[in-house]
Order: sequence, then C-alpha cells, then structure tokens
Amino acid sequence: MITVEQAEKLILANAGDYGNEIISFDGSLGRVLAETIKSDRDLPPFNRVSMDGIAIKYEAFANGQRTFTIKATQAAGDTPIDIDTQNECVEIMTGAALPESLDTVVRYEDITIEDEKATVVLNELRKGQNLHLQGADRKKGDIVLTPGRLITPAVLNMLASVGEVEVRVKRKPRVVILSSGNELVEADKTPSPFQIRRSNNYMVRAVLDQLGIDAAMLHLPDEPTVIKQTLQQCLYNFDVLLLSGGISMGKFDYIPEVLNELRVEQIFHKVQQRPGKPFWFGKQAEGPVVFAFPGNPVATFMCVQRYFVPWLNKTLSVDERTSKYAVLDRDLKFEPELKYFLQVQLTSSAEGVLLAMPVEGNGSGDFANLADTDAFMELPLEKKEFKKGEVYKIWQFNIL
Ligand SMILES: Nc1nc2c(c(=O)[nH]1)N[C@H]1C(S)=C(S)[C@@H](COP(=O)(O)OP(=O)(O)OC[C@H]3O[C@@H](n4cnc5c(N)ncnc54)[C@H](O)[C@@H]3O)O[C@H]1N2
Ligand code: MOO
Repeated sequence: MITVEQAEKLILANAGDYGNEIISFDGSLGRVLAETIKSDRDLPPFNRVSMDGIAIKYEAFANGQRTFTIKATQAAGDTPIDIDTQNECVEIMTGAALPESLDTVVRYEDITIEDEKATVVLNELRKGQNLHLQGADRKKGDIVLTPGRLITPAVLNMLASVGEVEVRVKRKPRVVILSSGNELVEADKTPSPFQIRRSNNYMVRAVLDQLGIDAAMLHLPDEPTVIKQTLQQCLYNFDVLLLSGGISMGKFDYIPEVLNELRVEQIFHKVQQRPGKPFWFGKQAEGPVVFAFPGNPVATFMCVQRYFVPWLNKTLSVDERTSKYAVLDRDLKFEPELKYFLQVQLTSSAEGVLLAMPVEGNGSGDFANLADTDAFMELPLEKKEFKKGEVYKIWQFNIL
C-alpha cells in the first residue's frame, strides 16, 4: 500500500493539459489566465484628482494667497482647463485630469466659496496633495498579470481597465461524475427501508461548481455489463472520470476489474490513509484519467479535496497557493498505521491564530458530522499521539 505522499506524487505526475481558449473577459471569473497582460496606458493615465474641491498653484498659497477666483468648473472626463494667473483656481472633481498650470488640490471641506471666489481655510497645505499621479501604480507596457493567475473580481477589474476584452484562458477538462451501487436511489425518491438516497455525487459536483467546472452526472448499477458499456462511453467522451463506490473488497465491487478490461491502467489501488483507504487511480494511455473514490461520503470528499483539487490546479497551471496550517485545539490519539485526516471545526482566536477543534464523528459513513466541520487536518503517519497546541496542515473546505 502506498503512502499519501506517493499517491499525491503519482496523481500530480498525471496532470493533463487541455490547451487554451479565448473568451470574453466578462465571462472569465474563476478561469485561469494563460497569457501575459500588459498595461496599454500609464495607471493612472493622467494626474488624477482624488478629492472634490479646487485645484490651485501651490506657489501662490506659499506666498500667502488664500482667496482664489474660480475660473471654471472641471468635471471628470473634461479636457483640463488651465488658469491664466495664479490668483485663479479651477473647481475640480474626483477623477478629473489635473491641468498643467495647477499642482495642488484643496478639498471642499477645507474651503469656503462666496461670489465665485474660493478661500482656503487651512494654514498649511502639502504641495501636490490630493493627487494620484500619472503612472504611480504601473507604467504603460508594464506587466500587470501573468499566466496562471486565477481570474478573481479584482483581476477582472484590471482586465477591463486595460481594455483586454478577449482573454486567453486555460481550457477546462470535461468531467463526468459517476455514482455506483444498487442501494442508491435518487434524492427525490423515497428509499426502501434498506436503501439510501445518493448524495456524494452531488457533493462532488458542488465542489466542481465552486471550481468553475461543469460536470455531467451518471449512475452505475452493480451490473458489470452495464458498468462496462457506460464507462466505455465515458472514456470516449470525457477527460476525467470521477467515480465513487464499488472499489473495495465487496462481491459487487466490479469497478477496478471493469476499468482493467477497458485498458485503463491502474496506477495505484489503496492508500495508507483514513478515510479513503480503498482509493483507486488510473489512466488510459493517451486518454482520460480515472479517480475511483471510496463510496463512503467522508472518504469521497476527503479524496476530492486532497487529490483531485491539486490535480486540477496543476492541470490548469494555477499559481501555486501556500498550504494552510492550524493549531490543534485538543489532545488526540490515533493508533492505526494510517495517515489520519481528522475532521475539525475552525475558529480564529483573538490573537489571530487559526484553531482546529476535532469533531471525529462515526467514521467515513458519518456525513452528518462532515456537515458540521470545516476542514480535514492531515496528521503525520509517524505519530500516534497528538497534543493540543501542535500545528498541522489543513485542507479547508468551508470558507469561514
Ligand atoms: N473487507 C473490506 N471491506 C471494506 C474495506 C476493506 O478494506 N476491506 N474498506 C472499507 C472502506 S475503508 C471503505 S471507505 C468502503 C469503500 O467501499 P466502496 O468504495 O466499494 O464503496 P461502496 O461499498 O459502494 O459504498 C460504501 C458506502 O458508501 C455508500 N455510498 C456509496 N455511494 C454513495 C453515494 N453516491 N451517495 C451516498 N452514499 C454512497 C454506500 O451505500 C455504502 O454505505 O469499503 C469498506 N469495506
Ligand atoms: O475509506 Mo474508509 O473511508 O476508511 O471507511
């Protein structure tokens, strides 16, 4: 049986690349940029007034002048209006381009206006105050975004600002989620006393939704010929198959065998971990990758977070994120020779420390417990006793 680290390595070694596509920036939220974006102008593109008020020549103020004749009013977007003498000022709005003949802006709060004259009521001004100078943020031609950037709301703002209305992004893999097992009925059906509603496939699809990936969803009955037929079509139509259930030792656990018949090479089966020990991973030569997760919902979810999400990030060349860590908030023992992914609730202390309180529940079938927790804490295999105050890596699935 391989370790979590070996499994991770093998999975990442099989990251794909589905190329790039060009889409409208407007629909690019959550996508991954596949080009370098340069600014087409200085940012800001002109000396931008940052407060509503009047623009004056500082020299006049320094020489004792306090009252200025308002020559004109300049709105944002207007062509700058220059003064003729230093006795004059221009009433000017936030976002307007500062006229060349002026260098300082005084806010409305710091002036009085009477008979088309503005009087500064402050005794001190800083030359150049209330201005956001041309090129202060970025210069024309500067790189503002690099490939691998996840397109967030602020990145979208940047794309719009520099006029990049068509952007090259990474193409997403085509994914299908397959549940399996004759005990499962649809969520809107009433199960017999010994059946259950299928749920983990919806949970997996929800994770993909959060990652901006659309996925198809299918169900496999415990019937080898149907499984084979359906999987064959999926291997033809999709880049990634995410299966759950039917992979351990049960008499009706046909999936690994059928995948083998369909020439999907098993890269590993079983990982030294809890939950998720029976996890199976494989790939068809020049074809799709197959993640076959154990059916228990907590195991499925853990494997999606711990293995599929990093695979997807590598596949899409997303800029690497730093790992997250938290402080264990209670002593704990775990004896088996398995790496334990402990379910924890996260809170942030007043000192700014992320605390992880274990909420263990009743194993990998206890999805009620899963719904009450925020992250898996990855505890090292070498240890059996874990103490309050120790720091370990977490895989956070709920945003606090
Ligand atoms: N003899 C052994 N038995 C089992 C072992 C083992 O090593 N030796 N491993 C156990 C572990 S650990 C797990 S986890 C499970 C995984 O088994 P499968 O992947 O074959 O999954 P199933 O048996 O099909 O289902 C397990 C469990 O999960 C429920 N399930 C399945 N799919 C869904 C779904 N879409 N929505 C909700 N619930 C689902 C299913 O009804 C079962 O209760 O095997 C142990 N056995
Ligand atoms: O994978 Mo199992 O999750 O250890 O019950």
